[in-house]
Amino acid sequence: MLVQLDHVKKIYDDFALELNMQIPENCVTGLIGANGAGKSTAFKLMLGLIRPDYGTVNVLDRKASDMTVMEKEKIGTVFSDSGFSEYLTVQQVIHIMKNFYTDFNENLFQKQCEKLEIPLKKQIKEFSTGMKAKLKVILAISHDSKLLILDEPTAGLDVIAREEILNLLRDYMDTPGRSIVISSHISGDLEHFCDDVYMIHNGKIVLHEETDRILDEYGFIKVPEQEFAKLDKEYILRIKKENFGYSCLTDQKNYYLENYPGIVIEKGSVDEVITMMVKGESI
Ligand SMILES: Nc1ncnc2c1ncn2[C@@H]1O[C@H](COP(=O)(O)OP(=O)(O)OP(=O)(O)O)[C@@H](O)[C@H]1O
Repeated sequence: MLVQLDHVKKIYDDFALELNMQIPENCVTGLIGANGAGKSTAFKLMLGLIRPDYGTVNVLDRKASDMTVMEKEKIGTVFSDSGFSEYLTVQQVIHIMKNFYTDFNENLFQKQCEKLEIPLKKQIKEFSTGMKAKLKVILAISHDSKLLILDEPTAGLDVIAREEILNLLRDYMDTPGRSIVISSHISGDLEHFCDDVYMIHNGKIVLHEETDRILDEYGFIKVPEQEFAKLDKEYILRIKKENFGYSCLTDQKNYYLENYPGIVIEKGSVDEVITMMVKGESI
């Protein structure tokens, strides 16, 4: 496992984060949650910037809080409040990166900047939001890291800039053995990018599932009230009262299709599944 959080608990005055997470090699993991859900806190734990009150956080086979500077070079990061002084040009940033990272690949970095039209001689403060976001990701992937920890790298971007960033990340994943943990408060952003999704709500994981399973096996059963009464509730995760009766989220769509001929089951997006997990009623 590249990242392993075992029974982790981090407690602040009015907030507690509880996490069990495993991130294997060759895997893109999405961390999805609303503002304040605990995503940045989870990332700070993984980087050893804060310590858990309970449990253990291991990253690249080391206790996160014990990682040396050399070991941290194997992790590429993007945080909303991180980055270089905006008075620098990219050319000056290259100079700093070369001094800071033993494995900084200047050639790859310059190629990516060229491809995404990031000017080398302009001060970063003159960049658009999209250009700054792209620069941060290019920097994170240009020092031969094994793991990327990306906190909302696509926040506030238009569709084209978002796709450009996801394409950079897809190229990064072409090298075997690497993994990405990426957060967003918009699950649709990551739906076709992540292999695995953790949904965090108020500091707790409310859903952990492979994206393919969500798309293939989760569904919304739509039934009138009389049929709802007769429905086997074994594989129903959440329900919601609707005008027509009930909408029921299942993670075993085929069970209901086989046992209830003619039943209406609609496919849900990752977004809809997550909304139902948070807002729907448990049985
Ligand atoms: N150092 C701290 N001291 C006290 N409370 C904190 C601290 N850091 C984070 N919190 C609290 O932890 C909660 C989760 O914050 P966190 O930044 O992890 O959420 P998030 O999911 O990343 O949200 P956002 O999308 O807004 O960045 C919030 O209620 C926040 O106030």
